[in-house]
Amino acid sequence: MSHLQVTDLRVDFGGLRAVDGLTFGVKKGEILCLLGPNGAGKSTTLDLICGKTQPTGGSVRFEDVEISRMFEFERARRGVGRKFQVPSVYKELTVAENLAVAQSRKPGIWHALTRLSHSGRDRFEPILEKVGLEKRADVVAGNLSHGETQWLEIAMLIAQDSRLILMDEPTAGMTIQETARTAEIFRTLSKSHTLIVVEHDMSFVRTVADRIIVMNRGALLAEGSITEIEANEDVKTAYLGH
Ligand SMILES: Nc1ncnc2c1ncn2[C@@H]1O[C@H](COP(=O)(O)OP(=O)(O)OP(=O)(O)O)[C@@H](O)[C@H]1O
Repeated sequence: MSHLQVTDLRVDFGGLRAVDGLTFGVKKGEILCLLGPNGAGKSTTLDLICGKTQPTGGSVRFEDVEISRMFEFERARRGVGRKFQVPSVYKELTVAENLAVAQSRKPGIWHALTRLSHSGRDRFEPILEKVGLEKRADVVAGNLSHGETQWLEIAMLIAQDSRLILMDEPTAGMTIQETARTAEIFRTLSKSHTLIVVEHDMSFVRTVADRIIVMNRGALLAEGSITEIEANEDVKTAYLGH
């Protein structure tokens, strides 16, 4: 059974159908990479899954519940997490404090911080290990490197119990070393989480993807392994713009 099932998903922006009858499933623990030329509808697809954009039609089922008409915050509470390109960490707070804020179900960051006793901090150890930040718990987030900031944001999604994590170009702006480390983190993460990743860096996609979906003009163009996708004539044509 699919962890997430998207069926005949559509959205119109005025006269433009940005996503057009998209159907695909993602299994639990799978890393699905979403590829396609500029304007193909990849980011909009993530928006439709997390609820940032409401669909014109079609279905999104997560853990066997229809979520496509829910608000974004309701989907987040149900375990759909979205990492945006611009990180939303609190720069003045430490790594551990950021996780406390993310984990807190009550509104307001001060409530979360007053509960952050030293022993309370230990509960974040397994999460920080997942993203390789276990030695950085007390570092102020503003002092983290670009890569570490991205990993902290992933840790925050884990802390708020996201089980499906959607990411838009997670390696953008990273060094080669940070990109390689991110690939390792994703492989570890996929033991417990399902990932959908929009990414242009093909060597990264080759390292992490269990399966690939290629979109073109809002629709699904091809689906398969990296070898299948690279040999696909329709994909080559779409990228060359013929
Ligand atoms: N809120 C919006 N209102 C109107 N048009 C939009 C909106 N969001 C996206 N679009 C349009 O929908 C189409 C798909 O955009 P989208 O950003 O999903 O593509 P993409 O595949 O992520 O492209 P890129 O690789 O360049 O980020 C584009 O033509 C874009 O201009």
